[in-house]
Amino acid sequence: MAAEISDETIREIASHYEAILKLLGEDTTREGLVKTPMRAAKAMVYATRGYRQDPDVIINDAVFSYEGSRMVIVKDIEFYSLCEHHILPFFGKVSVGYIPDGKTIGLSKLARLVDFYARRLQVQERMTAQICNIIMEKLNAKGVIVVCSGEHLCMKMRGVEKQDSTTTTIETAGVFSDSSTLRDDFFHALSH
Ligand SMILES: Nc1nc2c(ncn2[C@@H]2O[C@H](COP(=O)(O)OP(=O)(O)OP(=O)(O)O)[C@@H](O)[C@H]2O)c(=O)[nH]1
Ligand SMILES: [Zn+2]
Repeated sequence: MAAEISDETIREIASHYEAILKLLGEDTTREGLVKTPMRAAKAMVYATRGYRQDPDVIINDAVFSYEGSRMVIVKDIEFYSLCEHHILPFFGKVSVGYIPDGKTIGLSKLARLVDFYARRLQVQERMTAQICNIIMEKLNAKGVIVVCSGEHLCMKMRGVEKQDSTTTTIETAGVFSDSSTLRDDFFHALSH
């Protein structure tokens, strides 16, 4: 976990944004831009706040004993992240399924764990795997499956400029890695 960002560091980040704007030929003294470096610095700190969070604090002991062994699915958790290659947004939805083994977790905590890994510089594949791994680790579940669908602005507003492409990444752990029937059940449930 990274250290909290001080006001001094935010001012330093802002000074770098100001330098970039000047290098782009902008007049940083004009009315609309005077506060922009500071706004941009705060926005970037917010967009990367996952670095400074602790998953155990996020989970807040909301892991409960549970005897059931049926699949639990939370579908369409929206996320906003930044691609680590261009520092441009990618965003979309994550759906999580797990099969409990004596423990269940507060549903909101699954969404908070998605944000924990989204709010940083990422690639979609790694984010999907990290979400899967932490749920497996914290719940000691029989199995976890995570499917992520994302739109990458670096593929839309620049570069290859493909407006309709979406990227899907899937990660499995435990019984979901071994059983195509369980994976089919998960995807069947998502389609409803
Ligand atoms: N696998 C993966 N690739 C990503 C992700 N986000 C962005 N990329 C890709 O990262 C690659 C970086 O390629 P480079 O050739 O180094 O960079 P570039 O010249 O800006 O590439 P173009 O985007 O093709 O213009 C691009 O193909 C992006 O589409 C991601 O989450 N996962
Ligand atoms: Zn990119």
